[in-house]
Amino acid sequence: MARRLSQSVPAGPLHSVLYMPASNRRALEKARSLKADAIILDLEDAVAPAMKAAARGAIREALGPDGLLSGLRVVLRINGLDTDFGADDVAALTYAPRWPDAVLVPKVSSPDDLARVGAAMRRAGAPGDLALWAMIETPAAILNLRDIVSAAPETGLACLVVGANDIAKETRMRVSPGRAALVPLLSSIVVAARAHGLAVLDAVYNAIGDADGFAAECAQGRDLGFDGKTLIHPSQIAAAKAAFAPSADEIAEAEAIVAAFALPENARAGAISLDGRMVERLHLAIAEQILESR
Ligand SMILES: CC(C)(COP(=O)(O)OP(=O)(O)OC[C@H]1O[C@@H](n2cnc3c(N)ncnc32)[C@H](O)[C@@H]1OP(=O)(O)O)[C@@H](O)C(=O)NCCC(=O)NCCSC(=O)C[C@H](O)C(=O)O
Ligand SMILES: [Mg+2]
Repeated sequence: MARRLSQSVPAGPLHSVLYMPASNRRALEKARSLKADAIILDLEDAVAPAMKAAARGAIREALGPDGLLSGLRVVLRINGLDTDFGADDVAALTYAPRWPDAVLVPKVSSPDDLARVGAAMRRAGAPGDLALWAMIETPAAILNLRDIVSAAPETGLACLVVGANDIAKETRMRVSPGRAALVPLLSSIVVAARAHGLAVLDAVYNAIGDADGFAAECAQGRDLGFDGKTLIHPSQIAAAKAAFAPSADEIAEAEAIVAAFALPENARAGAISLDGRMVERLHLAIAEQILESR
């Protein structure tokens, strides 16, 4: 029976979340040295059909106690259960030495898609509280966002991940610099996630060699409210961390707000004046979020 990931694997920010094709041994070998906040081990689009079986074997090996991914936060992206590969992906986990921290379900269209994966996982021996992450990348998912996030307590949904490549394919939207066409959808996805306390990750940036474009898109994602960005190449990790982690100034300001509300004279205050501006308890909550996201 597969065992769950050790509780000692640290939780923490999701500023930089790197996809790795499970079939790419060289990538897996580098995983521990890269210091991404989490790894998405991909069995779906980055793995050719002829390589799926070998990739499942590599996952079982990599998840072992001395495996290439031991000690890392690992999310496994399976193929959809409506494909030729999804059922075998789930079955492969039955024989894995441990469960990943979460399973990422591609091309989710409704809460039922997540419920079906959860049920299949439990039949394969997964713990009842195994977290599911959902790719939001189809027009149906956008239309059904409210239902998908509302059902999170039942389905175990913990995080939404934007799939801009599939959104572009399905909608015929053109994703240009600045992502003008995509921004309304991005905002909807962030709002849906926040309404139900879920994490939410921005889409990948395909132009690996364009560091300036990537930095601009990270800044945009941060301003839209995302927790972090999904990545396709190690060269993107540092810039994503720099964009999504709070700056030194933001940390100093947050610490000042927390310290001010901790003063005995402010114990009953709803709003105080700090450095010439009004600060309310909602700003204290924001400050605490900032300090937690370091
Ligand atoms: C895009 C790549 C195929 C490019 O690979 P490569 O040509 O090998 O790049 P480099 O030569 O620049 O690589 C330099 C070294 O870095 C390692 N490397 C590269 N990518 C990764 C990675 N993702 N993780 C770990 N290590 C990586 C190389 O092995 C080189 O190492 P070394 O030999 O020591 O020098 C490749 O980057 C890649 O496969 N990226 C991930 C692709 C992927 O997973 N795609 C699926 C997710 S994207 C998506 O579909 C999102 C969503 O669904 C949507 O719809 O939008
Ligand atoms: Mg996709």
